[in-house]
Amino acid sequence: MTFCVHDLDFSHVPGVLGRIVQERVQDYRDADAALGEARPAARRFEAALRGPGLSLIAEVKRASPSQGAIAPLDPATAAQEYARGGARAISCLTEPRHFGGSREALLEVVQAVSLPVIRKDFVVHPAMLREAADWGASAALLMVSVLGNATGEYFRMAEHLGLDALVEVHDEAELELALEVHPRIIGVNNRDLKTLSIDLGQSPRLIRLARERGFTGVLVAESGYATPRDLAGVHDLADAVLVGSSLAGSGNLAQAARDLMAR
Ligand SMILES: O=P(O)(O)OC[C@@H](O)[C@@H](O)c1c[nH]c2ccccc12
Repeated sequence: MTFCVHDLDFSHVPGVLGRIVQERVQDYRDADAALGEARPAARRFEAALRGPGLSLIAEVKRASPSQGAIAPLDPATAAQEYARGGARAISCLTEPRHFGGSREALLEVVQAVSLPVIRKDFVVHPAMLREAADWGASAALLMVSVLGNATGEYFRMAEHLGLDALVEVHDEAELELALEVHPRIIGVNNRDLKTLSIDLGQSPRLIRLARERGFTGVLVAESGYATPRDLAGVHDLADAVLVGSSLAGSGNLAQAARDLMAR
């Protein structure tokens, strides 16, 4: 099987997101795009999000463009704390400049917990997916705001590697594009990555729309959740919620995870 999307032009991506994407394009400019043999799909990440109730994906996030330094987390310890606090999956940033992530962080998290782990990065090259699989991640993030019409090709590459893909959207147009790909998991990001502003109404709205369009896969509400009240709009609607900053900066990750998910 051949995939040939590795020389995409990402210069259209605006704002903060666009800058980060350009950096990642440079980082992987000379990387090998070959994926190798097909690998079997374990679907562990997807299975972990299927309930019962609202599943928590807790994120190992040391910094972000909107907040700067969040906390100097030890990735392995943080992941174990999240697991103790009831998280069903771990998200680990690997973007180094703005989110304090690394390959090492992902490897340590995969070693430290038995939960499935998603590689959280700005995927702009097939090698980033091959790495995710090689490093032991169960899933990778695919952003429609970055990949546009190439989202389908990247989704098929993730499948080839046995990875679950979290296909992320932020508005109606991106959701329509995502639905054409027929992914198994769609995430709605409440944060507009061009301006970094949060609107907690975005996830409930687009999740309802996805269901109306007949999407039967897993739906994830992402970003900006800090209190149980913030989750009122997505309980009984989303399958899972992705939370980083509020947990990572709490000082007691297990307790913060339990408190947040309490109804
Ligand atoms: O820290 P928060 O607001 O809880 O958000 C977590 C997660 O949703 C966020 O880190 C995120 C969602 N999509 C992304 C894409 C790239 C980088 C980061 C993200």
